[in-house]
Amino acid sequence: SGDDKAVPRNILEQIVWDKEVEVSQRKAKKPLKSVVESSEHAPPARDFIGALTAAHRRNGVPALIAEVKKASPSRGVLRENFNPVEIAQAYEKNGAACLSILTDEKHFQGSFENLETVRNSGVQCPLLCKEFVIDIWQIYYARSKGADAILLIAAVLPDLDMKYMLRICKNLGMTALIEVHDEKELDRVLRIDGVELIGINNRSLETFVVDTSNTRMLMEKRGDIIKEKGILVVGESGLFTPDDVAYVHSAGVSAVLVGESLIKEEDPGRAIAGLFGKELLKVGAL
Ligand SMILES: O=C(O)c1ccccc1NCC(=O)[C@H](O)[C@H](O)COP(=O)(O)O
Repeated sequence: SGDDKAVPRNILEQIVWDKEVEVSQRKAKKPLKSVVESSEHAPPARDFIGALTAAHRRNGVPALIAEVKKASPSRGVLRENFNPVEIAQAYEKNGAACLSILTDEKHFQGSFENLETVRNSGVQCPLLCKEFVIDIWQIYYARSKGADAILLIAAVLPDLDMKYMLRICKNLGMTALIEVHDEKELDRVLRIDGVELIGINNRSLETFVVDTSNTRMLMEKRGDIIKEKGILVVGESGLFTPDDVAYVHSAGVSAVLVGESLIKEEDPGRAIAGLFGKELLKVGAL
């Protein structure tokens, strides 16, 4: 045909292709053996699921995983004046149970330095490394920078990789948040042993379409088996109002992952009470 240059079919494919290049460059600088060693010297991982369960019980609304995200492919720059530590501290002070730190540089303007500085800033909330994982190297690297949990995306990883990565997370004491978007992905994940935390993304990572009824629809179909297995569910993306939060809560989620609606506000910490319609109690509160 003459034109045989490969072109990504969608943004997720673009991100994954870019990630292949990035990870191979990082591995050349710091081989797996060395990053495994660094992960062994990190302070122990904190209990991500325990923090979510306690916050859900404490507040009677889904536990908040507040996302520290400067930019995204669908929305561009969300916040010009971006200080990850200030934002993380404000989220914690206002009742976030856990934090999600974007580490992808190219598409989200995040970094592993952000993860590390938040971890070293005195913030106590468990931290999710929000990364596009394609290689076990990234899991050890995240742990070495202080991550307590890591995202594994079903649309990116075949079952065999998912199972292997889950075992590595367990060995490191980390939680894996397994993200699905549709019924096919959810069914694949529900067949894997040892899954404890599933995120239902309301955003298609291929088309960017956000629809909160996705969480409800998947919970209606598979809520029983999810409950039977004792899996905790996180509702992800597109949550802007107390009604949105109540809607996914009634669908059966115990936690929500929220980025845009908080980070775009002048005062992201105070925006939490606006999102839930009430102030959230912090860890240690009665
Ligand atoms: O947000 C994007 O544009 C995006 C594009 C491609 C892959 C992932 C993407 N976002 C990751 C997320 O799912 C969200 O950051 C997260 O769920 C929070 O969503 P929101 O509250 O809508 O910012």
